[in-house]
Amino acid sequence: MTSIDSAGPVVRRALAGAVPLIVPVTLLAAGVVLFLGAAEQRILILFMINLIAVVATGLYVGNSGVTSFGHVGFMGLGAYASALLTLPPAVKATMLPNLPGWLAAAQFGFAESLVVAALAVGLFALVIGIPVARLSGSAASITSLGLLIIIHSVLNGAKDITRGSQTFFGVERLTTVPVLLACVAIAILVARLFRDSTAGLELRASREDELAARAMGVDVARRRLAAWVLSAMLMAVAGGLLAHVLGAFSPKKFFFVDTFAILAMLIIGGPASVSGAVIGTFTITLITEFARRFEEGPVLPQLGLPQAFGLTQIVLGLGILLIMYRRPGGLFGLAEIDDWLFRQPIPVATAPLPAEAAPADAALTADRVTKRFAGLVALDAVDLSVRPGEIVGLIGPNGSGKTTLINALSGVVPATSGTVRIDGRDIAGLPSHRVARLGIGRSFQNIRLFKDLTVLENVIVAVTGSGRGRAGGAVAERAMAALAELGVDGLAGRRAGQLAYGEQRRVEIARALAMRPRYLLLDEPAAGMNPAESEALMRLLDDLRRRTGLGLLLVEHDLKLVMRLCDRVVVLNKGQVIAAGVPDQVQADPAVVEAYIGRRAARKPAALAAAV
Ligand SMILES: Nc1ncnc2c1ncn2[C@@H]1O[C@H](COP(=O)(O)OP(=O)(O)OP(=O)(O)O)[C@@H](O)[C@H]1O
Repeated sequence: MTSIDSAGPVVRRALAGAVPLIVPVTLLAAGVVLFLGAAEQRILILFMINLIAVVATGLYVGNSGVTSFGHVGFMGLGAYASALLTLPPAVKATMLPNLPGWLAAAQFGFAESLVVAALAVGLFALVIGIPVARLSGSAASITSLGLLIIIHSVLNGAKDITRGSQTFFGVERLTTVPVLLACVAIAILVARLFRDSTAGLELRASREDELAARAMGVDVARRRLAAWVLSAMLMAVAGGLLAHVLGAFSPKKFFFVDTFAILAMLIIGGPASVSGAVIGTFTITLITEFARRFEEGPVLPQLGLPQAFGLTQIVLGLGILLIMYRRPGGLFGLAEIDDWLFRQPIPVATAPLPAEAAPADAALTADRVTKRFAGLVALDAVDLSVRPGEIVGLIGPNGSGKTTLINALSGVVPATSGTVRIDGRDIAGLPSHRVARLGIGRSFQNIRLFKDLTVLENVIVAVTGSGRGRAGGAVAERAMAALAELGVDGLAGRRAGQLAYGEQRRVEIARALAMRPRYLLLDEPAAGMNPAESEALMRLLDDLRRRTGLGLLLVEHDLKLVMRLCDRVVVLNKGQVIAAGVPDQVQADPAVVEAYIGRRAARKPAALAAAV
């Protein structure tokens, strides 16, 4: 997950977040074991198993933003696998006479059975996860629901192995409180390590904005797959532990009711937070037990009320409703307990961004690039080139195709025909994260920061996504250098969504710069800035390209700025290049004047000059 030079800070951060969660759970367990009876101990055991399952589900759901209905299926597979592995061969011979020979003869210790179950389920999740990880949003959620139903059907259908819908029994009750505590600690630590690792941060960025994460070089599908497999493995462990508590179970134990319960615990706590998973599980367990006792206990008859069947579910439902009404993001929201307990250190930029030598023939080129959206030709055989150290202005009236060209150059939309080359490499067929890694940084017309991440985290994603480093100390310093370049390093600890518009624009440019791209494509970077701010930004970009040899493609509506700053200007109109050349030449071109000001004004040659 992390390279050696950067593992230290990630492990430290994960420990700072995990230990304050593990300690209270341990104290709670010790208190129940020492001072309460068997009934409370059973509640404690089920609470801890649920806790592992909720933390495991949150590892995928919280980081990726994709709600999975399939994770309880992994739990079921883990339960059957671990139970089959610990059952003595003699019992298996009578209970499951048609079991395959190797499985009939296998007998493992409890801990080994959990490890083998986790590995087997992990492998299964890997195979299933390869297509699932390419999906996002509701498509991924519905697929996971299908997976739950398939696993349920297979468990019911594989009678020779699972006894089908009949109860699978005879499983020794080996799950103890100390074993559970160890597993809870491992689950919380793994979840925090993943969250704080490069993969976790990049996945959280994609949860906020998948397109922008890809533009930073993040391989979203790969990151999702890692979370999916890891969480499936932890679910298998939870299933194995549950099997050895219950002793007897059937496939219906691992279906909709438990899926709902686990998702409810996760959502109540705050799905994007490991601390939230712990608090959510605790809260729901508490509400459920309180309501159950109220329902079954002496209170209702004393009030002259009959026992209300289903009161527990009603109270639980109302409790969830109330919490969601008061705190829609869950009790913890996006926060982690260590955000409150410890101040996160903000590193200092140690050195400015270094310059990189470009090959002599380096260039970003579009060669007769055409883009059609159904019947609409947004780009029509467009030619354009940007060389290192050069600023090229891309102008044109609204709807002329400027953003579409930036999207085609950065691989966000594939060209219908024509060729885009980055330093000679044809990008046809490459996904946008691979194009980004070839040296293309970009900003967006509608700012696309990862709003719920901090400014520093936004920029770290660009450093790691583009392959310039992995999460940890040195990367944070590199990110700070990019922020300092734009004068926004003072905002590093703030959430990006809380910043003023102009600040967000600067952070977005810093984020693109942190990729150390060879070419930077800026789509109206000064929009929303006042004249002084936009002037300062342009001076900064000019200085940057001189110092670092960066090639800049600048889409900007302020023609005065464009004409003053750019070495060359390309003018688009209705998807076609109508003029290209040095600013003076373009400014005097009648076709440009006509496109901007209209046919009548075009008869007056000085019209555009007056306009700028
Ligand atoms: N994803 C899409 N699907 C369909 N049509 C699109 C899509 N993206 C852009 N277009 C169309 O392509 C044309 C060019 O749009 P584009 O956004 O590239 O223009 P622009 O020059 O950037 O405009 P503006 O200056 O207003 O940002 C427009 O007619 C637009 O409606």
